[in-house]
Amino acid sequence: MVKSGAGQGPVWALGTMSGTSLDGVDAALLRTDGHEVLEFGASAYRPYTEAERAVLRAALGRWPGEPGVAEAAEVVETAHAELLSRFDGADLVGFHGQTLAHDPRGRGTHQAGNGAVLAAVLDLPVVWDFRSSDVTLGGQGAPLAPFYHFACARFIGASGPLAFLNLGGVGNLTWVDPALPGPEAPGALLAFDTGPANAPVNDLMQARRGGAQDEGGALAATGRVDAAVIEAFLAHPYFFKMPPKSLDRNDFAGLLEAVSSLSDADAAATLTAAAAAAVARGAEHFPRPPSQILVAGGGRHNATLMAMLAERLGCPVRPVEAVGLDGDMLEAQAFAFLAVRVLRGMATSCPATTGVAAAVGGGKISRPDS
Ligand SMILES: Nc1ncnc2c1ncn2[C@@H]1O[C@H](COP(=O)(O)OP(=O)(O)OP(=O)(O)O)[C@@H](O)[C@H]1O
Ligand SMILES: CC(=O)N[C@H]1[C@@H]2OC[C@@H](O2)[C@@H](O)[C@@H]1O[C@H](C)C(=O)O
Repeated sequence: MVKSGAGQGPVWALGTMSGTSLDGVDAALLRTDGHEVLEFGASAYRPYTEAERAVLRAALGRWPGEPGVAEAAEVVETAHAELLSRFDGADLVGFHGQTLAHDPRGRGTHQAGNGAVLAAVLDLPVVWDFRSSDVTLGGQGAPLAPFYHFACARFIGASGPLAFLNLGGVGNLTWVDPALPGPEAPGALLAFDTGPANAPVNDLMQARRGGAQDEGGALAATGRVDAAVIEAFLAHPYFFKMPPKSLDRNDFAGLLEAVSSLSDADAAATLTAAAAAAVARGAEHFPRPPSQILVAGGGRHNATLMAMLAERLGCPVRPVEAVGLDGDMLEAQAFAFLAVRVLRGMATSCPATTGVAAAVGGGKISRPDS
């Protein structure tokens, strides 16, 4: 039966992402056989309400069973059920959930939301909990988009190395050589979180201006970067770890404190420069220079951040739209792609993407009737 998605041919997978910036849920349909990107389908976004966001914020950093976590999971499940029930034609769902805590070498990784609940509501197989088995096998459990980036590099017809940069709350970079036979081939990928991206600027705007973000990077554009803050930031031990490596949203919580004596504009400029500096530091790990860096995630709308990146990186830095991809939906599509791979017993991460001991397929599968 096509609905199980368990054959080998192409299926329509509906992927979701509820990212670290807690703004809302993205969902996108993708037609794939788990190897290739074949066609993009409809996509949609459902913002969290202020009340929902408050519930999620209150549960950040918490683990299953701790106060507020059940409420957060219910918010996540309700928002996803509402959004996903608007779609027709999906054969399966890839449900990322909302990361509340991430401590791969400690307590593990925690994405709120139960896929079994969604499977029953949507009457579809749901693949979820993508990160846990990678962590159990010694990996970082993140980033997981790199296997999809490999497929995207092939889809856009790239023949040599390029990189994908996601600028969400946290930033992550994937260096790809699409000439190699597949994502697990040694040398095909190198991926890691770069550092904080938009989260500190958002937190600053919220604290000082009562706004959610620095629209277009307008405030940062009028400020002066404090070089001493950037230097101290780059001394953080994270930048001396070899990749693969991953971050929790709050791992750089002290950064906001470091700009507390600066004016609003100088603080915004400095935090934006920190995000760019973290990416540039990350790019030093690239095995070979990429022909271009393609940027997805909300940070690509921040002109000041994009200009700072272009200045620091020695190659063109362009939004993924420049090659016909959708920078708002790339992560949701990634979890559609990974869901098909999980259902078919294919790997979703490998030593070069998460540091896992060997290529591994993560994810639980919940079926509507189980
Ligand atoms: N027009 C804009 N101007 C400035 N910044 C923007 C703009 N649009 C989005 N952003 C930034 O991008 C963020 C959202 O990015 P995105 O949706 O990619 O994050 P996420 O998926 O939640 O995070 P992650 O990828 O870390 O899980 C916003 O919180 C904001 O900081
Ligand atoms: C633990 C977790 O949820 N990490 C997210 C987060 O948001 C960006 C960055 O940090 C990345 O590591 C990851 O998400 C993307 C989608 C990934 O796994 O590729």
